[in-house]
Amino acid sequence: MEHTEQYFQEWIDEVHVNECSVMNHAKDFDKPLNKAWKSLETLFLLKALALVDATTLTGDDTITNVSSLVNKVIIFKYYLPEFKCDSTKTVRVAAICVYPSFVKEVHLTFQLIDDLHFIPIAAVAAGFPSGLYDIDSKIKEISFALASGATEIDIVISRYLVIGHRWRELYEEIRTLKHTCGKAKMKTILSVGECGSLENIYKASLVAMMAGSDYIKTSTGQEKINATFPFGLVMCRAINNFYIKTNKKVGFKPAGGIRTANDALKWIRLILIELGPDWLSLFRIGASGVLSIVCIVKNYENFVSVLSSPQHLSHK
Ligand SMILES: O=C[C@H](O)COP(=O)(O)O
Repeated sequence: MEHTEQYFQEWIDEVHVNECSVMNHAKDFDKPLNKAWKSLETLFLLKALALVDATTLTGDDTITNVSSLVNKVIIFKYYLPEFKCDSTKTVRVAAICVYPSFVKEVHLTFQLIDDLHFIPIAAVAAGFPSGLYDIDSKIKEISFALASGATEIDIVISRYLVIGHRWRELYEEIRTLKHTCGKAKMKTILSVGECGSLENIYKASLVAMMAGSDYIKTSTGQEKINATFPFGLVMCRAINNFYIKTNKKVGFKPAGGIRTANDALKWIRLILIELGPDWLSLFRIGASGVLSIVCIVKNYENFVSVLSSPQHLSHK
């Protein structure tokens, strides 16, 4: 961290983003997947499913719909091993992501089921989705989520610090929250649709990484603009820059509006091109509700027969 302290301002000051160039380059990532991808789609689709943080984060969440999400995670665990491509391997989502109030319930359910107790439980915190709460409140919220059984925390930042270029204060805020998270993985949501410019997004990404974030995440899913390829490209470039400077690999989580298999695979393609295959172990896809995950699977022919067989329909 001393390294970061020494170079903090220098690293921020040297950032210059050419918006036109980013917008042009980002178009490439929205292009249809080519034949090489099609031939590997089953493999990548299974990978995509295993990268999803299955999420429900709406104001009308109840124990019932959170339990329903948990049950869908269980279903995936039990029918995916039946895929002909590998009859023994279990494929599960990367984590389940809920509001702090529901962590205890999910934790208790997972404890009762042998194969599920190792699935990470992520809680959004720090005043999700606006981030407009004082630091003491944010600390309490994280502590409550951890005490309830959360093993990962998705914090949101105070966007006014980014818009006002108050980088040092942003750093201190994230550092404090990282300290509160202890050993739990911390994903820092930048809410990029509210950061004002691509340059701000790059700088906020750097600050979040300098402050110790394990992942940087695009959005809460509740901003007007959420995960887009220009935002993703800038964040990946910042991650790569940070790696070159510090030798530390920070993860990336696009979230917000990712609904289909194609969406998920295009984000995987961006990671492979911009950061390389090693980064897939540090990559998550935030998708709300199980419907998004079902869409990811359902969009592909190979999977439709599995999903539409009567024994699987009875689970839905
Ligand atoms: O953290 C994940 C986001 O809430 C997911 O956004 P979404 O609801 O658009 O899938």
